[in-house]
Amino acid sequence: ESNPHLSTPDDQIVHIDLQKGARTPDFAEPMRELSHGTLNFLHTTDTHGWYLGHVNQKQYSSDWGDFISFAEQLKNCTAIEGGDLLLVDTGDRHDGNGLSDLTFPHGQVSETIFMNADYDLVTVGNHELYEASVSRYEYENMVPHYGPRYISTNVEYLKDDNTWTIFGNSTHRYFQTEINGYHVLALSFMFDFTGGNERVKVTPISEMVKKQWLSDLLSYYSQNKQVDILVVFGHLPVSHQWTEAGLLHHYLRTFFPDTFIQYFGGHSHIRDFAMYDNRSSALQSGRYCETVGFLSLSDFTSVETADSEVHRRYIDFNLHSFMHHTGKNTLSSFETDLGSSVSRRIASAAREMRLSDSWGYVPHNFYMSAADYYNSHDKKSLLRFLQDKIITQLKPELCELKGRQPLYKNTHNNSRSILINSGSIRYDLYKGDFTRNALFTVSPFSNKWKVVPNVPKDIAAQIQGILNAGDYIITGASTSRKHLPDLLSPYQKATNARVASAKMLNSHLDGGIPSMSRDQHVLHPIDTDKKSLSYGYVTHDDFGVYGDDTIHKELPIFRVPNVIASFEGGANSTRTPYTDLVFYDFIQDHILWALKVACGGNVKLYNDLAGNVSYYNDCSSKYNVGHLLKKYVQDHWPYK
Ligand SMILES: Nc1ccn([C@@H]2O[C@H](COP(=O)(O)O)[C@@H](O)[C@H]2O)c(=O)n1
Repeated sequence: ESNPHLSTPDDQIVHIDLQKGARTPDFAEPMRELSHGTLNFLHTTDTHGWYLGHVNQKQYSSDWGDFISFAEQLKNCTAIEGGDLLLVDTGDRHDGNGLSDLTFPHGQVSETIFMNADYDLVTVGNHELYEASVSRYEYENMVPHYGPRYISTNVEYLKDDNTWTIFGNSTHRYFQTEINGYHVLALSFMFDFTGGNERVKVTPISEMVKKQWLSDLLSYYSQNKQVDILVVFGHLPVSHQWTEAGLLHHYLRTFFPDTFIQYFGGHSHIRDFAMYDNRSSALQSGRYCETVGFLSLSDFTSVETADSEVHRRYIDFNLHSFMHHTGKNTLSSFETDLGSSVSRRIASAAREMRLSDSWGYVPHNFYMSAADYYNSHDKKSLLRFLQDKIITQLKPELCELKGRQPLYKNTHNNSRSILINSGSIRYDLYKGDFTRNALFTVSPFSNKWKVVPNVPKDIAAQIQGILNAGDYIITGASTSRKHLPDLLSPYQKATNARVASAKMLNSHLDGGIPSMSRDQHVLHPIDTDKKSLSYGYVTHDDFGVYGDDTIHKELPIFRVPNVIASFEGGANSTRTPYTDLVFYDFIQDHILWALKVACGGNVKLYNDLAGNVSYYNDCSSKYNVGHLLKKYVQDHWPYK
């Protein structure tokens, strides 16, 4: 059903509340409905500071103020039908957007925007743990703001008095819902994250299950208290492949054999839904304010009654979805006072940070995994574009080390190969204005550049191949590589796993899509013409393929390499037979490992090369991938 008051793209009523330059969603897009239960949840995760919305993508163009209005309105709708609505967030609230990353510490402004949302359960993600300044800000501001609603079961924080405390108000929350009085016991677990700063500590789930205090706590609640539902939320993927989730579920079932367990996850940035047994389900709600997850339950409190009813929806983050699901067809009836004041607050923060300043116009979309890096003719491959046109602009320069280290000079006319981990690339580059914000959305990391000079060409030519050769490289089968950081982001790993499983299924099923879902048994209510659909999420999960609220055409997906590498100057006969190997310092250990493999038994050669590593360019705020992109846009795609 389309919205009569908002059906034209130029409708001023809509424009006033979207952020500067934001595109109006398509109010005619076909939609699947929400089905309310007696206990309902809205879930966000991995927002990474995208509270401004995606201004040049109409599908995700709502801002955080619209989300707040949506949550308030939906709470009213579910209440009218006698249902509770709980709001849950599972962490990673900065790194990846100008709004969060232009302040010190990251999140100083964006967190105050996030905090307007009335969450019932909030926890910490790994991006709250990288920098000590960010962890302190989170612990001192977000934790007291949410009080008993901010919990963590396996993350700790080192206070100024040198004592460790839980990163949150408590290890758990026990409470009753407002309308139906359900007794909820909530716990929160993060994945086994080892890259935190000195003030934080994550105890892996494999260790948590041996802790006496946790087993005492669970025994106490299971034996002495009414627990209608266990809600386990945290920065941990819900996928069956993620072994920590299975271990945790197995452990919790020893205390609560029949209680319904509802999980909410995050970290791998995907939409996902899993059933671990017939009295549990798990929802993961994407990333970057593209998705709000909705989950409803009915008949879940007693094992004796008929099967519990579980329903999930992945809601696109735009006004069409938000207004449709709350039955509103004018903006004035949809927006709440709080929602619209938060939208205004975001607009003024964005103005102050000059986030919409722009340097040129991107002519078409570039995709990370929806285009094929391995096809040199695929002009839409972001990774190939970055490899061939962007990182090649790098020049040696010293900032912090200026005067303390000689600037690297290619005196012998060596060729050059530059490598970056594709995990450092976080988002597609969309057609439209290239704004200050895009500097952070494509690649937010302030990594520096290093060089191994004078690598024999035949050795240098092997490095990318070695690093891209197989998963063993990133999962660390050899003991010396166990604690190396991943070259791929968790999202890219999930993408590659999907590509691999699709290939496997295709080989078994002769190209057919498997019919494995419960959704297959539900008659699809909307007769859709594929040609008129827009591209977007078509999620495959344990319930099938009809979980997304908006009916989209699926974008293709392609395998993402661990590293991309430029190569300049190989053919010129005046050059030396040596290559300068330049790379992000984040992947130095990988590069040295690959170099060792390429040198084979020539230990002396490896030692000589590894002994010569130095900084090539330490000006991260001028020369990271985001800034190199800006330079390219200024030179090649300026406004006419
Ligand atoms: N300085 C950094 C830090 C991280 N990365 C990449 O991000 C991945 C971590 O993903 P999260 O979703 O947990 O943030 C990591 O594996 C690296 O690939 C980076 O490139 N530079």
